[in-house]
Amino acid sequence: MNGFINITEDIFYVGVNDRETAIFENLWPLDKGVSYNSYIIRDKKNVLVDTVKINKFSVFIEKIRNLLNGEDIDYLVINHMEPDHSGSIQEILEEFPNMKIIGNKKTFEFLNDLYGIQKNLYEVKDGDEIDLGEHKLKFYMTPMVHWPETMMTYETKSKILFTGDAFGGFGSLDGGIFDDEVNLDFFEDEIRRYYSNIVGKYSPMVQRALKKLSDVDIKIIAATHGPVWRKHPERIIEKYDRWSKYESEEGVVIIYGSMYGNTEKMADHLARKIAEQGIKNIKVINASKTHLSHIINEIWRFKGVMLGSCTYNTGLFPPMEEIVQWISHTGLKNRVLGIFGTYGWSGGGVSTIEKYAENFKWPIVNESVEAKLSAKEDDLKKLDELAKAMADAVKNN
Ligand SMILES: Cc1cc2nc3c(=O)[nH]c(=O)nc-3n(C[C@H](O)[C@H](O)[C@H](O)COP(=O)(O)O)c2cc1C
Repeated sequence: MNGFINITEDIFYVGVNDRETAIFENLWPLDKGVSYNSYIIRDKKNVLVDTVKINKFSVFIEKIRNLLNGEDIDYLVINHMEPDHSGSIQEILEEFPNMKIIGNKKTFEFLNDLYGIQKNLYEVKDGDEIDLGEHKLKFYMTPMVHWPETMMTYETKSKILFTGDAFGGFGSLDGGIFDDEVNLDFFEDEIRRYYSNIVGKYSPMVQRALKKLSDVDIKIIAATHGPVWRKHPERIIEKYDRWSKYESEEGVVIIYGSMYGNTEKMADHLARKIAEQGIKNIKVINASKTHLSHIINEIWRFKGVMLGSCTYNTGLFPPMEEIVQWISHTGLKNRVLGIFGTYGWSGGGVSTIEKYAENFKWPIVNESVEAKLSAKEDDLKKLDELAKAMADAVKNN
């Protein structure tokens, strides 16, 4: 995907793929890469919407040069200042020194803090409009989706909403860039992973932004990562609405930490018993081998969450500690919880999960099951009850 791509007759995709960076924000695995999306509107005034991470600048600028064929860029719109989008601003400014930078007050504060740029600024406020000739841009402030300066830009002729990171996801754009050209199952999963890992903590602000945009006639959603939604923009808006309302699918994710397999056996027993109750979506995840990023994605997806840990040095098995801390921090609501685990002498695994769970404020479906070293007949009976209670709780979703 080397050239620019038409979105409309005069609006173009000039984004790039990054298949080199292994972990996004030095935190989240990029198993299938990521795209940094950027767009150009050609009119009496040419506009560039967002830039790309600096490691891909040479590919980016080649596309822009090919498209503009010597013409200038008059405006750069910065919807979001995170360096995977703002990283090329200085270099773009060197190439187009007359360009004015459009952003809000907070954008310019960050622009100065990160790059020392103080000139050529064009400040916009909520609802402001700029005429480009045939096209008009309207700006919507959407603070804390997921940084304080985040805003969205609506182009009124083609009714495109440039949304910044909102509605974006992991995964490079391998040929297809539009929702009707790509495998949507893959991208929806990666968009949920992006949402739950990065944006989810700010769900109330996402809800506020969605309400603000509810009267806007949106034909195309163009985010800074992932596909451009031209066929069914309503589909991704609906998903975002559900995720940010903490809605879930019927299903259970069972996450366990186990050194010698006894806690794992309890997880498998629970999974079988839940399946016998007719629940089809069940995922059993080994916390030691699965990155937190993917675990968060499953927790955001399913109604039922079961956490199991062996006891390790009087407390939780370390990979489980990371998970319960994350749940405490994120504010995710409307889940139901089950707890299980093992111990050898004084215990500490199950009781530590229970302590964290006080912060989650999720209903606990039945009493925790804690087995001494390995689950025996009595423990298995208790696990059966726990499984039944969990299945019942997720069925009433
Ligand atoms: C390194 C290590 C530390 C442990 N620390 C404790 C502990 O502090 N308190 C306790 O009750 N059991 C402790 N245990 C016992 C385990 O919790 C117990 O063996 C449990 O059955 C392990 O479950 P698993 O087979 O799922 O790994 C420890 C075991 C190991 C190997």
